[in-house]
Amino acid sequence: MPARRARPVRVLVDMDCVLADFEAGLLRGFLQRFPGEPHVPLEGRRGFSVREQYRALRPDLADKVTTVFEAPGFFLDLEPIPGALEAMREMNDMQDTQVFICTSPLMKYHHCVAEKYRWVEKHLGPQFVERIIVTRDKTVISGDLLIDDKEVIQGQEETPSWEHILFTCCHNQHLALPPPRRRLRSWSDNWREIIDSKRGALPLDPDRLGLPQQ
Ligand SMILES: Cc1cn([C@H]2C[C@H](OP(=O)(O)O)[C@@H](CO)O2)c(=O)[nH]c1=O
Ligand SMILES: [Mg+2]
Repeated sequence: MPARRARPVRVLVDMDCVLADFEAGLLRGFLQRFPGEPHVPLEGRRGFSVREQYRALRPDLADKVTTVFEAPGFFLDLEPIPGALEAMREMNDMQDTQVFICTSPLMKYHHCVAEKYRWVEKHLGPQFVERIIVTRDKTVISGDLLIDDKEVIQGQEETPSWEHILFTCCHNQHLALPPPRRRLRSWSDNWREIIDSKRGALPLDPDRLGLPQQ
C-alpha cells in the first residue's frame, strides 16, 4: 500500500458575524444615525441580508441602513465576537491545522477591504494578516471546513471541498438545519471536536505509524 503523508486540516473562518460583530455594530450605527426611525432589534433579525429586512420594515430604510455599513470606520470599529480572538490564536497554534480568514468584501469595497485588513492586524496581529483571503466566491477556495454565518454559500463551484459549519448568529439562530449539516453555536461550543472530526478522513502519516516512507 503506498504510504501517504498526512496533511493539515485547513479551516476557513469567516469574518463578519464570526470574528467581528457586524450585527451589533450595524444596529449601534443605525440608532446613532437615525434615532427617530424604526429599527430591527437583534432578537428580531431574520435572514442574512440586513438591507432586505429593513426594506420589508419600510422601503426607504433599505438605503438608510446601507449608509451605515458603507460608512468609513464601520468595519474597523466592529467589536470582536466573544471568544473569537482566543479561539483563532489557539487554532493557529494547533498541530496539523491551517487557519485562514475567508471573507467577502462589499460591492462598495472602498473602506471595507482596507478596514478588514486593519481590523485583523489590530485584533489578531500581523501573522494573521498573512492568512486573509478576500473573495466574493468562497466556493472556489479549498479547505476542509468553512465556519460561516451565512445560511447558504453558493458560487461557481457546485461541490466545494469544505464542509460548511453554520456559525450561529442572531439572523440564523431559528433555522432548522437539515442533517448532516452542523452548527457552531458560539466560540464556547465544540470547535476543537469539529476540527478533529476532519482528521480521521485524512491520509495516514507513515512517520507516526512507523511505516517505511516511499
Ligand atoms: C450587506 C451585508 C453584509 N454582511 C457582511 C458579510 C460579508 O463579510 P463576511 O464574508 O466576512 O461575513 C461582508 C460583505 O458582504 O459583509 C452581512 O453580514 N450582512 C449584510 O446584510
Ligand atoms: Mg459572515
